[in-house]
Amino acid sequence: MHRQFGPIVRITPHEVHISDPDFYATIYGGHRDKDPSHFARLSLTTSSLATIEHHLHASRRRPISNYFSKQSIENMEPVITSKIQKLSTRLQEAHTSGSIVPLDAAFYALTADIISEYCYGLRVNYLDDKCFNNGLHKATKSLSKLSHIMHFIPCDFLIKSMPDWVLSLISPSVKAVLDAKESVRAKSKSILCNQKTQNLDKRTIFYALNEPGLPPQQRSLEHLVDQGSQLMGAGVETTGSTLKFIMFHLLHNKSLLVALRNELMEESQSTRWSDLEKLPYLTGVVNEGLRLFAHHFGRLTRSAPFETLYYKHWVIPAGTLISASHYYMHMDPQVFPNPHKFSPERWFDVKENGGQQNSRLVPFGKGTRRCAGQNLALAELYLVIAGVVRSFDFELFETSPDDILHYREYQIGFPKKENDGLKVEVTQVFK
Ligand code: HEM
Repeated sequence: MHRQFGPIVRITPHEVHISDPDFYATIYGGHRDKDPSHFARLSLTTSSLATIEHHLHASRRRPISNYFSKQSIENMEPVITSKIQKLSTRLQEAHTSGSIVPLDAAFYALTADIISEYCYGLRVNYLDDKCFNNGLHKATKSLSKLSHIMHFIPCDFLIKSMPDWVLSLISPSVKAVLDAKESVRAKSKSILCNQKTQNLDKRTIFYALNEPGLPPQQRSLEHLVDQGSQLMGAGVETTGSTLKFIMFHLLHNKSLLVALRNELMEESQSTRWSDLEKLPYLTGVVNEGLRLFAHHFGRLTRSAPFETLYYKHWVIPAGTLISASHYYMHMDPQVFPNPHKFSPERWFDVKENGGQQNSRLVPFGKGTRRCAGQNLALAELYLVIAGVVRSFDFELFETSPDDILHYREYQIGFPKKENDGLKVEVTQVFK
């Protein structure tokens, strides 16, 4: 439609879509509300992600932002490192026994173990499971598969009022989502019933969400469940999939893996995120993973409720829904020549180009609604990729690009057919 009609298209009676990277910051900056149909879609009504109105969002978001600040994430690095250590032990065992590893399931187990321990002090130990089975990943995948239906049919109220056995009959995937939410509810309830705020473990999200300065409605059970469930949902699939995608590319084109390993062996022995971030090749690898894979497929619709926006000679009245897909930002051939290629080197000359690539890389969104878990995600990507590539060599096992690359969209991307994901043989362990 953009090719036919130009950079601004009215894609629904109520929404315009603008494909112009220079206008992206205007759409997502400033005081912006969300599309009210998010309420129906998410079934997490009081979470910051589903909050429509800007000011209410700001007050719900504040405690989470502090909790996921760069400083807080650097302080919790030992949690991430201990899970990477556990993953390494499993990979060493697979090398000894010669068994095939479902590496993507291992990454989802790792991200689920990290977010559960960081937010709740819970050791769910999915990394200990023989096949890395993981209820949180199953629930997130199920929820996204329902996203198109829930966009048009606000079924949150219906779902909440149905008995569990009816739900299991209608849709096992809805049941998986509710089970995950129920475990967050049970934990939230026990905390609210049994502990005073001053006794809460200061490292968990409950402490952040129970700050005495917060309005009472923000310290209700419902709110704790919605905020907690969104973190558990958002913290597993996104980073796990990006890790899967990056590792696939490194193994599909092993010259990339060798270049990265050389940098990791020769330039730095550090295992700190703050040091790893300075490595150019590793940064190129992470950025390419985020650029090519981690772009949100939904439109992330916004509106400026009290402000008229102007795009070229078009006037966009206050309250109009407006969106811009990340895909166009990340695939612009002017900024990213040969955009489909996974090319870490394209990030080497960012400074000479005036940082243009950086300003076009928006996997976490922009503005006040951008990803709250960005620092956690980046720390995980740097630490896991460095840890795994330094210590192991792999060969792909019966895994083709079709098994990994996005083909279908349910808010997040899915491959062409359901498949067993990224399978690898561990061929070497480096001491
Ligand atoms: C590669 C990994 C990740 C990507 C690409 C990603 C991307 C995004 C994007 C694009 C949004 C904005 C959604 C919107 O505008 O409606 C978002 C929101 C959010 N993300 Fe992430 N995310 C990632 C990892 C994480 C992690 C690890 C967490 C940890 C808890 C997390 C927590 C959240 C939360 C809580 C929000 C809602 C923020 C708000 O509305 O205030 N994300 N994420």
